[in-house]
Amino acid sequence: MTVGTLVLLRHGESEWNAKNLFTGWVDVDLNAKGEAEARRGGELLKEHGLLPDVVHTSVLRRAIRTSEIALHAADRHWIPVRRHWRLNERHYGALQGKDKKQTLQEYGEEQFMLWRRSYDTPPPPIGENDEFSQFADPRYAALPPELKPRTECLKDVLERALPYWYDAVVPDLLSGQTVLVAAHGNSLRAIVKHLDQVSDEAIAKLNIPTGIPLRYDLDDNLRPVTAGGAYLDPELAKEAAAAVASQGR
Ligand SMILES: O=C(O)[C@@H](CO)OP(=O)(O)O
Repeated sequence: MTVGTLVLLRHGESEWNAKNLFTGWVDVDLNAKGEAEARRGGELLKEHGLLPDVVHTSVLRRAIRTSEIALHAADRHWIPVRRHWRLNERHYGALQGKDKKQTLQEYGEEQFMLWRRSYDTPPPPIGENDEFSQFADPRYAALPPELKPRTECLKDVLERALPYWYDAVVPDLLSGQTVLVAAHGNSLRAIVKHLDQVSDEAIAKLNIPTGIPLRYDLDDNLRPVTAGGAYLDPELAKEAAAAVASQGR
């Protein structure tokens, strides 16, 4: 059996990434830099001959548009696409729409990092009628209320992402395809945690940069041949991941 290749791609910079605001499920668009990052991501795919056969995205604009721009640049705009809320960014609860720097100053380093990067401490829940709540958003209308998050920690994200991983992504990999998953910083951290079996403590230090494809070759047990996979631009990925880690400072 030849297992296909997995390519993870975090969306390009969004308008709220640039403003340093917690975003979560708020449907913010890419900014011009993010569009350029997505284009470069697609060029990298093409330069490396890593041509996706199928793409999976979240239902959020920044991931959808990143995949479209990248696939256009790689001449793979025509491949089948599937979208699912289970690939969405982590729901940031009451922090959605809040400034990261102000939050850090108000609550201090320890609480800020617990909310941002701990495996199992979710931020406070958001009110259903909050201006940054998605409770009434039509794209989630078919979801039973108990599945609609009011906040999520990374553990919650992993638990809701895994059913989609096994039901939709794994079958594509097992049929030998090159599978692009275009998603978000924290939903991709959850998938990486699962693939590389990263400990709950170590995952706090892992940051995923925007717009740089991360390639995973998998063995027959769907375990990475090389732990951590390989970024198509490793130097830039290192710099950009460090910038994500220091947000709010
Ligand atoms: O705001 C968010 O939704 C995420 C990703 O941009 O932020 P963080 O990296 O702080 O988890």
